[in-house]
Amino acid sequence: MAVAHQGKIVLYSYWRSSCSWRVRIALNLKEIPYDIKPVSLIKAGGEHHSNEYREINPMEQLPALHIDGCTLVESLSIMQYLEETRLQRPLLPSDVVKRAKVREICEVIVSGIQPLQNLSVLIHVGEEKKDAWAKHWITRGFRAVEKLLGSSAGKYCAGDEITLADCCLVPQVFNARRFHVDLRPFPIILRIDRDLERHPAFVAAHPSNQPDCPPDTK
Ligand SMILES: O=C(O)/C=C\C(=O)CC(=O)CC(=O)O
Repeated sequence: MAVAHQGKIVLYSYWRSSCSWRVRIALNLKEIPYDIKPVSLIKAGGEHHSNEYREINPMEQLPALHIDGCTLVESLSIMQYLEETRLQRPLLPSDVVKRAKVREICEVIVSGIQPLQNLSVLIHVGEEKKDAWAKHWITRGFRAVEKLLGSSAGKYCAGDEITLADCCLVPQVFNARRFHVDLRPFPIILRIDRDLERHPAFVAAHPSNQPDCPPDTK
């Protein structure tokens, strides 16, 4: 794992990490060029636990973004930084209530769903229980997301423009499918996910289009 070069934007990413995927979507939507530095969550017990990566992110999680001479961690704070420094293609609405609605949906996913079903938690829960555990927490969280979308959604999560909430939603839907969550009770989530499936920024960020995606998974 070589150290990132000064000046270049480098995303430490894993193809199937939903947190890396959120940031890839935001970078793509804003048309910010970046290099990917793959960090495997699987290889050798996880490269994110190496001494070298712990220096980059003391939480031993992905992603991390090297940008403007700093290294930033935590996907939502990275996306906020991009929003505050790269003003093209805003990912937060100008209306304050709509902005709060976007952040609400982001938080439900980023704090209320994904951390309960990430790899390290599932390892801790154990092989026997992990699938039912992940399914339970994603279903519970999606009930809340669907309800929130009932009042906030237009074409996308908050009105008719793509926002940070959409960057968080699409990777979480992928995880829901991975854990065989029944998505039929969530028609708004399904509609938004379907609408964004072919969007070029979302396609380019998809796990199957990542340099570290194993060839037999594509
Ligand atoms: O490829 C794998 O099997 C390992 C890791 C992941 O899925 C990533 C996660 O921990 C889930 C997530 O990012 O939401």
